[in-house]
Amino acid sequence: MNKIKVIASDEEIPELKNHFKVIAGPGAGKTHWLITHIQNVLKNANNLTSTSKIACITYTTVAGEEIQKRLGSDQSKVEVSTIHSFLYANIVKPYVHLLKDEDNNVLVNVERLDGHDENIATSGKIYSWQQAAGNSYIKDKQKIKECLEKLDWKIEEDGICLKPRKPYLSKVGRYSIRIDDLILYKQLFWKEGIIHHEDVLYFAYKLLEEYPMLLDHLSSKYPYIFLDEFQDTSPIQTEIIKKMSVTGTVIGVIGDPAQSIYKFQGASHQEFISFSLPNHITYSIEKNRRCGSKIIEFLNHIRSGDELRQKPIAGAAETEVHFYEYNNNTYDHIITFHELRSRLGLVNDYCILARNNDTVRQLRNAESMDIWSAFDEVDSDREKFIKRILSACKLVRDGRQELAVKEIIKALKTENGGLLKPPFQDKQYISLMFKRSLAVDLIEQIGSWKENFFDNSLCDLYETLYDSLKQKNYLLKKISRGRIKEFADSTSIKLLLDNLILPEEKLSEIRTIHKAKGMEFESVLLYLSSIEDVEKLISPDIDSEEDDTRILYVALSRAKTLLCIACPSLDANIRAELSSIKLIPVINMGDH
Ligand SMILES: Nc1ncnc2c1ncn2[C@@H]1O[C@H](COP(=O)(O)OP(=O)(O)OP(=O)(O)O)[C@@H](O)[C@H]1O
Repeated sequence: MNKIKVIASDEEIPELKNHFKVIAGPGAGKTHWLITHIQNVLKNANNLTSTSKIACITYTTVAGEEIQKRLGSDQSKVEVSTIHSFLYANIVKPYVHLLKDEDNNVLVNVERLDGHDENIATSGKIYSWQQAAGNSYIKDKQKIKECLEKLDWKIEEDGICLKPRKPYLSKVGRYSIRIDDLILYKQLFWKEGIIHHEDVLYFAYKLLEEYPMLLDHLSSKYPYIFLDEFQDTSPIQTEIIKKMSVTGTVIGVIGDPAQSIYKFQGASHQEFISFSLPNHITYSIEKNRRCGSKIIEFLNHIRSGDELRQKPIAGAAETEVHFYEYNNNTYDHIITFHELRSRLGLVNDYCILARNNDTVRQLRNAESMDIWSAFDEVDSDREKFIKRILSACKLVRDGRQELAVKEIIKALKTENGGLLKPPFQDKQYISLMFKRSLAVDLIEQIGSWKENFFDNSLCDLYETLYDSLKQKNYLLKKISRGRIKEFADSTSIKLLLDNLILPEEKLSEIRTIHKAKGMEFESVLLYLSSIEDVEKLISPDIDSEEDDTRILYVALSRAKTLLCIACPSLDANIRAELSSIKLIPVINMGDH
């Protein structure tokens, strides 16, 4: 094995002609390094001509746009795209007409070819395919659909072939779908000029195999190709990249094997570990610029068994990693998390992460059954009024004054004749113009609320608003007794504010781990729905063939300052084990 050179995330590497592999953990600043390296090549390489470019391959279009933006004026010499777009534009679109079927017919209807698209197995497509395959005796269309919509190209010993994503998908009742018939399904689309995302890789691979001179053309156009997030690359992509290296392109890959989480799409973390080219140099970046030092210590425990040991940067936050157990009420744990954030004075962005879509849905539902629903049940008019006021407060904090004014205008609800609705007292008229000026005054006041004001109760907030409105000759109904009084006394403004989700934030705060890849948040709550996942934190296997530990690792490494783990009920042994890996139990406010 070749030696690994440690580099810094803003360091230029001098060996421009060597293939390289950069191994860097979460928060290492991989994108930053990649941009520095591209600029370095643009400045110093002598084999870039007026007709050649650097290819920079990113995993998502969004990541590509970010790199393009940061490259600024250099972007005209760099082709930033996903591997699919790169291969489509350079190989598939211009040359796919060269590929023929067994009867020497063109494989794809190029006149109608326009980008790549999903292959939806409509009943018409299933019918045509069954006719072509001669298997109309298979009646369960739903099962057939499931199989046809989950087909992958795989590299096997005897070449590239089309297979169902999971072997069981080809079993339909007592029948089996013949693997050789699957291509007939693809051909139905190709005849219409529709090629699937994954077909792009297949066609590119086939074309480069059958017409090797295309590789020379590709390499002279792109003397350098750099691939970000290479841990999630599929074997076909790796093969294509290796082919390009033979014809002279310098290949640079960057990624983190411990964050390889796309096995279901054919990626394998082993692929990145064993990726090697003649005379390639391996670098590693050890710093983690994102996470606090205790989080990094915990992350290093999770990736023990792997060579990379991350180091914090000077001045990194030192917040402990926390855990707590939730009962059946999923909302309770969200409250515990927010209470912890507020105890630690963390007011910036947060994210709640779960393994799968079902859990995310369950958590989102729980969140809508939150403190606001309880408020609504007790007093719906006041709930609507306060929600608008606090939404305006959030908007003011985000510097979106004009939207905040609009929220307040909505809080001052009137009937047709201009009479204010509850919680205002009856028979008070307000003109449209005055509504706006009152809203502007209130916004000014809201903007002056200090952080400690939010520790007060809802009752105090209501009183404050009562007084300000009274000065303008508008009267709210007083809160004096009953359930609303009890609720308003016992609920903090902070709790309401923390649980207030503006419409545009709604989907963003609770998400699957896969959707949080590459992102970072001040606070992260990882919601574990099984004891097995808790056990994976205690005895992690980062090198496992399955992605489970790595998926948890990706979630844990999104946190900058606060990392918190919500677990199902644990027994004393597991609790002790969590303590032994330095996880700190959260003591509920109510338990003090
Ligand atoms: N050279 C640098 N100087 C200062 N800050 C940096 C530098 N490189 C990265 N950062 C900051 O460090 C943080 C982590 O960087 P980034 O998100 O690029 O990490 P990453 O390696 O892509 O991590 P991940 O694998 O988790 O996606 C970001 O907040 C980024 O702005």
